[in-house]
Amino acid sequence: MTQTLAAATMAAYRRAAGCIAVITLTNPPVNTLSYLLRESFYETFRRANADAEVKAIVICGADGKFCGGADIKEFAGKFSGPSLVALIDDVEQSKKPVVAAIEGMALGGGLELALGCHYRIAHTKAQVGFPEVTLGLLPAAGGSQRLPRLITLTSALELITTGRRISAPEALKLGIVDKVTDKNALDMAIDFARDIIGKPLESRRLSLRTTPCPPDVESFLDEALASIRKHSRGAIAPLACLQAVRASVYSTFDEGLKKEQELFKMLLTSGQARALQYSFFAQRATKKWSMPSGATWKNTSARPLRKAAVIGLGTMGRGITVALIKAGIPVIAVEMGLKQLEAGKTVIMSMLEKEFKKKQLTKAYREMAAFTLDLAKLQEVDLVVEAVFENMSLKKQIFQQLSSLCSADAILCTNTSTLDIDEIASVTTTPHLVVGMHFFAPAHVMKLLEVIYGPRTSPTAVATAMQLAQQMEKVGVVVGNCNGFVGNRMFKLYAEQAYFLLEEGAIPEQVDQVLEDFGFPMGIFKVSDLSGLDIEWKIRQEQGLTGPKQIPGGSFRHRAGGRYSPLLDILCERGYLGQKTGQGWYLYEKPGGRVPTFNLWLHKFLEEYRELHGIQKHYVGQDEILERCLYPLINMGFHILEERIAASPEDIDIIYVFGYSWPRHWGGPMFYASMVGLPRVLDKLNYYHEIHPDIPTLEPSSLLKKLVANGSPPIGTWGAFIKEHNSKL
Ligand SMILES: CCCCCCCCCCCCC[C@H](O)CC(=O)SCCNC(=O)CCNC(=O)[C@H](O)C(C)(C)COP(=O)(O)OP(=O)(O)OC[C@H]1O[C@@H](n2cnc3c(N)ncnc32)[C@H](O)[C@@H]1OP(=O)(O)O
Repeated sequence: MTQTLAAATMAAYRRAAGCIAVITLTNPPVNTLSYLLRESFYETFRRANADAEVKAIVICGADGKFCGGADIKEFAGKFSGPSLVALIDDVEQSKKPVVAAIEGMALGGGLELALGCHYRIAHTKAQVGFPEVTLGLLPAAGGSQRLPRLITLTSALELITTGRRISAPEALKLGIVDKVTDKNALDMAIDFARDIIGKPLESRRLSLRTTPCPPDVESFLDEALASIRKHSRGAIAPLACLQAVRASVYSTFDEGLKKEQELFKMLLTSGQARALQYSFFAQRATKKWSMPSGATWKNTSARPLRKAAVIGLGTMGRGITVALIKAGIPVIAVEMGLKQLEAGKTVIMSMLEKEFKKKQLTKAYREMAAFTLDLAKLQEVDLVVEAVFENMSLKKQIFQQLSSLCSADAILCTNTSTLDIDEIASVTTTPHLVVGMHFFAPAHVMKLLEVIYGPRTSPTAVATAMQLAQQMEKVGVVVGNCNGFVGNRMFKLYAEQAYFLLEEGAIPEQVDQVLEDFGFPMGIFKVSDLSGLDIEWKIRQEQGLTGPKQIPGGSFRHRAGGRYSPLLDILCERGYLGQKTGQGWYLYEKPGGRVPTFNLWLHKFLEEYRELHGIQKHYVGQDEILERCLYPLINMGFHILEERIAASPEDIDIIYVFGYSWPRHWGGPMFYASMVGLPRVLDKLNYYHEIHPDIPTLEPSSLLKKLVANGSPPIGTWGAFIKEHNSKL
């Protein structure tokens, strides 16, 4: 294995046009600058430099990909082998012109290597960027020092602090690359290299330049700092990136490099970098799905999708239609009444128009939507996404119809956030082709898609849904069937604790502030106001939870076997539904207003409510808010792993990062638990459960207890414990 890898990984050397040395970075799949590649590059570059017949050098990447940067996996170990900083310095100092031929991508260390070259030629479709900040790092092979010396400070700062990847044409405009071609970039680079033999190189060595600055650079940098602080949601890497760029302004190149290294070391050892790198690999791991039956992404093929249908053109159906069309799949959009059909059509066409402008899609995209009331048209499609209200009997009625109308091998998907997939499948003649697809609103924007299999769902249906997720540029995560699946089942506990905290003495502002300080873009009460309190109210109604009379054996504050907070129901009954009515947990300037302000009525009401129900108010501190909101959610994550509803902690974490705005620099709830320490999570759950025995969800899960009893193993090894745990169930 090592031998095969070693053979595949190298900086291959060849000669072109007589006097040009071509060095091809070869390390599949994305030519990362791993230890082996750096070693090989060091030798090969020396050879090219030493060969008197070689007059210029071209560096390219194998398989149409220049370089994906440093090998992220190496960041977890010791650094050894030739340093990338020194290799790039060798390239820049070379007396022979060095040209980078960029195809595919030049990212991170890959772009740093290209910046060390004297010229850069890129293919039109290539992408360049410094994504290090998204991994909790900064460009640390001279990138933070060379880029600001090459382009404007504003652009360099933006690219380095956000990690935004740009196309070759944009890179040309900014001055990062010298030429762009839609032909073969390597051929062009070889020709170009031949033409510049013997020309002076001094001005092409970026380390010799000074950073061009705007007139009032100090206030420019201060403003940049304030803006980063405001938007980074507690992430430290963007601030370190700014400090490094700042050094490029005020220090010599060598001093700047030293600063860059210092900051890199600080970041590399931070929990945030670990979390972000974990998240990078976790996202890719979700593609490698598996089902308890043994079916996996490897042994299952997806069906080709030529045409799809969407049933129900409400908010979700509209977004799903647009997402499908953006993915290049023609859609038959179906409604039951003419009025709804026309309304849906108008909005969808205008959404497509916007997408068309934004993404410069071709006109054909707008012609890919057909609108009909005629269900017979469903015969033509390979896949249907039903997106009607979250109501079981309505969904069953539709699936019964689908069963007789669609072709026998059509994949039947239901867009649901909570309902039982198997019950829906039970009314069809093809339950193996029924699969859940939980889209997040707005469906054409949000990246997450929970793909839910029921006990009878076939691996083919899952594979097809996952392929569709990829086609729509979404992150698909395969999960099992249970109420709320993974995301909402956990979220319910987060929300529930927030309501309990209000009952016990907290106020919405306080809870939201703690959650926003943690890194959520919005606290739970602001989110609730934004989406509308009635969404949760309807779910509660569906579950028969609202109104004390409906609860046999229950009381006002105790339902379904545990403590229940009716606060949300009371607000809804009074018509306080959030932003849309101008009042919810906060007050808004008008119905539809967006700026939350202090809701005096709610505060008075909470006081009266506590008095009425004899609730002893207590001081709720920041730690309690965070622990009470997050730990029960995490605890439910352990239950979900135990039950094999999620195949791995990585899957849960990706659902939370992409669907619920969990701050990426905290990895996701399960990774966060491992960072905080499982014993601490367990102790705190025990502590709160002891104080609140009427909240059963505070009782620690047996998997959590087991992991702690086994010395809290690293998250990557939990799988073994879960397997063992399940085999003893
Ligand atoms: C403690 C004191 C130490 C002091 C030492 C000081 C030394 C300083 C030296 C530091 C030098 C730093 C250099 C540099 O600044 C840092 C970096 O370069 S960080 C890396 C930057 N690059 C990226 O972030 C790119 C990440 N990759 C991608 O965005 C995409 O993978 C892609 C390249 C656009 C390709 O996309 P796709 O085609 O869709 O393919 P996948 O994403 O599915 O990837 C395929 C496969 O490859 C794996 N992979 C991709 N990139 C990397 C990588 N950079 N490192 C490792 N592995 C990578 C990916 O995981 C997939 O693997 P699979 O799932 O198939 O197993």
